[in-house]
Amino acid sequence: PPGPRGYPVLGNVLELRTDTHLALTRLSRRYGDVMEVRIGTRPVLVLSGLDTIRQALVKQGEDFMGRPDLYSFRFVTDGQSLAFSPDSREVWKARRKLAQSALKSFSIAPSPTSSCSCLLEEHVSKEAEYLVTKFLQLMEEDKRFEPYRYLVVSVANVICAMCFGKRYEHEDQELLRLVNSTEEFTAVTAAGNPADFIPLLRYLPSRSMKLFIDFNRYFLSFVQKRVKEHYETYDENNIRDITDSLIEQCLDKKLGTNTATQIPKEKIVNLVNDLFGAGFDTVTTALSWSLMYLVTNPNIQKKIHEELDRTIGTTKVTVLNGGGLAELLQGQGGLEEQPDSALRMQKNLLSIFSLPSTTKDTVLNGYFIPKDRCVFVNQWQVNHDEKLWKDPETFNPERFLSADRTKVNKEDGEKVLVFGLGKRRCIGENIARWQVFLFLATLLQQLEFSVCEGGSVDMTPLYGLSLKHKRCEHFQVRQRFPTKGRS
Ligand code: HEM
Repeated sequence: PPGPRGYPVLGNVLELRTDTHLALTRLSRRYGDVMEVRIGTRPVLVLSGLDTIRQALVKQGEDFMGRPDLYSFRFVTDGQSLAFSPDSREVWKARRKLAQSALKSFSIAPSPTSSCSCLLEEHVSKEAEYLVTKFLQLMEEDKRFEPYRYLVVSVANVICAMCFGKRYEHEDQELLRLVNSTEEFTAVTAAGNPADFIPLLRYLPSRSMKLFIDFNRYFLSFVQKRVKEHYETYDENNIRDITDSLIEQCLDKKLGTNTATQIPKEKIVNLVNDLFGAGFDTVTTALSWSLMYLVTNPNIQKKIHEELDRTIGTTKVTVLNGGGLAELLQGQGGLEEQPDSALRMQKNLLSIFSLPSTTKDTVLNGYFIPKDRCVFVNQWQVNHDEKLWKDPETFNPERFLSADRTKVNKEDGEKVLVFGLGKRRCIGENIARWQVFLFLATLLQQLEFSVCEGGSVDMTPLYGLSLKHKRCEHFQVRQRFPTKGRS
């Protein structure tokens, strides 16, 4: 494939060093949807354009279902991660299936409380109500607040409840240390981290790499502790959460006699680590961006309030009520399709690349691609492609609605790339969608968000595995109606 000439040892690293997604988008305009760059001495295939990406990840999915063996990935879950390890064969397949089924059971299972229709709804409702109370309390005390630090604990609590059957206090130091250092993780695992491609850099002292390794160790030890507690209290007649369900699978050897697909005891912790790790930073980032968009676009917030008032009113937000909302949520294709949530406003500020590798020699759009080629799939480019989107930079949630505003424009939703595509597509997609919907709908039903006088909001995305924003200390809320008496 064509691509820019680079320097002998550095390759194209200098031009890709910052805001890699933007640099690659610019280059793809010149070299096309299938392009090759070099980072250090390593060639990297860069895919852009929705059709080309669909061709590779869906139509030729088997060829593009690997993961590159990157240096930084070796430190995630002790190199045994479902998401980051280079394995794409039987063991990965069996574990992915297991993780998917455990996630599903502990989100759609009926809730023991009659007021919620499923476990996920119960966990999110509890946390969202907590946030409403907390934000109002912060307003009384300080007249302003920074929402991210509360959102992240609440979202982490949802996945903790599913994985460990446990909710943490918002002041819990162990959890706070974990959720507040994810920046180190996303910075190093971002596409184009030079230490992944230039071996010499691994031997030079690097503060970010050290923080990254420490973070992964701490994360794993946090999960290990919970898994150990579960083994000690495990009761086959009372499967409490995802960890128990994975222990059950492991003890029963339900996966058959093929040893490749059996899950050894010590690997349970890796699977839980993956689900827990993937499950809170992404969703928090989505929610947090949504609030940023809402305060900078009060007219859109007003429309969402009106829609919520018309459809849900003051009744409790659930996965079933919502009148037209729930109906519209069925069969959605992209996050933005949730007409009631602010998510449709974002065009992939969340995950900018997916990072597969080729599993065999293959041909894409007429170009030969060898086995084990590291691939950057530029999701950001698709979500900002002028050929696909009118005014791609404009924040316009209504672009995802049909002309009469009663239905979701499914075709446009399917053009959004957020969760990857094909064999490696995110396994938490449905859970993430529902979480974001339930959190936002509950918050917006009761609160109006704004920025305090003289306060500012910096929407500049910070490059990493997902694009984050600088935290904003100037949030305010106003209660829309008293919660007492809500049916
Ligand atoms: C808004 C939230 C989320 C976003 C934007 C997101 C995005 C992604 C992306 C882009 C991938 C890589 C796909 C590829 O390589 O083609 C991925 C993989 C993955 N996600 Fe998510 N995700 C989200 C939430 C979640 C949640 C809630 C969970 C689980 C609780 C989860 C679990 C995973 C796992 C385990 C993988 C690895 C799959 C594999 O390699 O086989 N994600 N996600």
